[in-house]
Amino acid sequence: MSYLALNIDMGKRAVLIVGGGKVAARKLQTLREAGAVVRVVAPAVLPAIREQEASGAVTIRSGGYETADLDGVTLVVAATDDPAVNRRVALEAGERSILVSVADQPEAGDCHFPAVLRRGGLEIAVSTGGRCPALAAEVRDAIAGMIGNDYADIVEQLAADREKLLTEGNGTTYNKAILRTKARCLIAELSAPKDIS
Ligand SMILES: C[C@@]1(CC(=O)O)c2cc3[nH]c(cc4nc(cc5[nH]c(cc(n2)[C@H]1CCC(=O)O)[C@@](C)(CC(=O)O)[C@@H]5CCC(=O)O)C(CC(=O)O)=C4CCC(=O)O)c(CCC(=O)O)c3CC(=O)O
Ligand SMILES: NC(=O)C1=CN([C@@H]2O[C@H](COP(=O)(O)OP(=O)(O)OC[C@H]3O[C@@H](n4cnc5c(N)ncnc54)[C@H](O)[C@@H]3O)[C@@H](O)[C@H]2O)C=CC1
Repeated sequence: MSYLALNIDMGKRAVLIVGGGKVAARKLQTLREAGAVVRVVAPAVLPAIREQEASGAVTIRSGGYETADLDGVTLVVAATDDPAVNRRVALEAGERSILVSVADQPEAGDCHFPAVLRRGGLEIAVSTGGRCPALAAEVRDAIAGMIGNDYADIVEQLAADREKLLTEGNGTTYNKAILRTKARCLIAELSAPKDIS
């Protein structure tokens, strides 16, 4: 079985993070970048998390996980250092059809976080399906050396071209040929040796 790679608009959706340590802080960062409204519940929370309460996009409840913390959430991340608590979160989320990602027992959950590279509107997500997250991060970093910031400009340029083509009402076959060719040329230009004379 392979996982579904799907980009979800999390804007305004409620997400619960159970735990307030290093892993929770990393997932919080990712979720906030995606616009999610995040609740954190933990007896002890790192300052890096606490500081974000002022933004209004993060609320924190100090204390141990309770079932009612799941009320109204779309996704829950179980990231405590207590495997029994993480298992309970996974079980109770599953019973309520809430998506759950479990930091220490990925197989107990139903989704996980890839390593992500962004260049403006371009996003590259790398996953090993939980087999070796360190490899996912290394592959992402290797790709970062090949895909520079110029790609952000390419996205903007091609998006503008595409908008024009769509407005003109050209057919999909025509648009595909134009845009694929132009994308290929712009990529080739980036990798062509620069004339420095
Ligand atoms: C299944 C998954 C669930 C999830 O968390 O979503 C998961 C699970 C686990 N990670 C563990 C450990 C480490 N995780 C990292 C790093 C990252 N982990 C991420 C994702 C995922 N980690 C999901 C699968 C993604 C995939 O496979 O593609 C990344 C890509 C994205 C992110 O976290 O946002 C992020 C890159 C950070 C970046 O951007 O640089 C490193 C390396 C490092 O920190 O440099 C280590 C130490 C080395 C090692 O152990 O491999 C452990 C063992 C814990 C223990 O030892 O107790 C488990 C539990 C288990 O495997 O059972
Ligand atoms: N998925 C991933 O990317 C990674 C996962 N891990 C695993 O993630 C887990 C957490 O790691 P760290 O953040 O480094 O741990 P940590 O020790 O920094 O933080 C643990 C947090 O869990 C909280 N907690 C404990 N009991 C709780 C309860 N009943 N309810 C709510 N919160 C509770 C603590 O107060 C603390 O904030 C560990 O099991 C670790 O093995 C570790 C590295 C990477």
